[in-house]
Amino acid sequence: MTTVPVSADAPADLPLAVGLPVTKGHGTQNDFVLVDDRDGLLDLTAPLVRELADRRAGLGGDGVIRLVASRLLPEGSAVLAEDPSATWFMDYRNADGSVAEMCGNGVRVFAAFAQRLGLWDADDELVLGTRAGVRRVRRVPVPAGLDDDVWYAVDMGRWSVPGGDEAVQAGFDAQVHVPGLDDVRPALSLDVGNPHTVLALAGPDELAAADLTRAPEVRPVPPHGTNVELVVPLAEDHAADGTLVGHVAMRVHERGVGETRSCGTGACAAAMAVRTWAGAGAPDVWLVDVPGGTVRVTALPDGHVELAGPAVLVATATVDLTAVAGSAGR
Ligand SMILES: N[C@@H](CCC[C@H](N)C(=O)O)C(=O)O
Repeated sequence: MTTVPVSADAPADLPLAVGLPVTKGHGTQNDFVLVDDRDGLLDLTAPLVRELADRRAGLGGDGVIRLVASRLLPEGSAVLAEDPSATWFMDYRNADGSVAEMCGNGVRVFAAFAQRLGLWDADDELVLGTRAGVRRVRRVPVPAGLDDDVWYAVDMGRWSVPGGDEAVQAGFDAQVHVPGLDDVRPALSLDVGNPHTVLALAGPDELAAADLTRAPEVRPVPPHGTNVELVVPLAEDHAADGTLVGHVAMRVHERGVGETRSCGTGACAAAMAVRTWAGAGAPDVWLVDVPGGTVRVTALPDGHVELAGPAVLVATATVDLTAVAGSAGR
């Protein structure tokens, strides 16, 4: 990571500004500020994250992603023990400055960033570290009918229902009140490396009526907070090769952010919840429509879940750290 003076040619009576080179990217409009800190020199404090992510006083994003060598982080040692080829680590922070274990859309955007930096040859698999463990990314064809330029598929690891068989049998283990909707609704908790609570709504009108400017109230209160996904099952279809493909629409309220236009781990949780509710014979492959686009979720035979979707890098910039300092939340 290098910081550069951004006003070297400014008049001498102006204070020297220090610039942080960043890249802005998104995956189905879940957007991030990305920082190349491969040598681990940046002190990415919670206030700095909030300043970078601030949409008015900063650059703006749902989160900040720092690319750093795994060997330089305590969390990186566990990852390197799991797979020594996980050279690079995705240090993910929510817009409020909190640390999150995992970000599914972020992993794809991280891959595009690593490729741009010359750290990954997209003909190979990218093996990277995250706080939820090692993740593997490969480039895959863009599905017919979508106009994205590139898609990546990520093995998101093992998904689980922390409530176990009892929760799976009942179909729920939590109650959620969503502002804008009348009743308290049953919901299912899932872990996809980070925590999720998924509830099904009656249809598109209810999905539109939900007020996600405020956090849904989840009971029992999840000890580490939760992301909340509202889903509406849509009609199943068959892919060209005959595979049965499930389909859901989803909105999400993210822990540490608020409503976002997409959440990759949330899409995995939503698809696996609906698949659980549907029982035997349910599809393994799901399309998840979010406000920012469409991603594909596949239940893999080994209990892992795969997330596929686009990643776009939209800008490179230099953030003036002296200008954003103390600005977030003003
Ligand atoms: N948008 C991400 C999830 C980011 C972390 C989440 N807000 C949390 O705190 O768990 C995704 O695409 O998965």
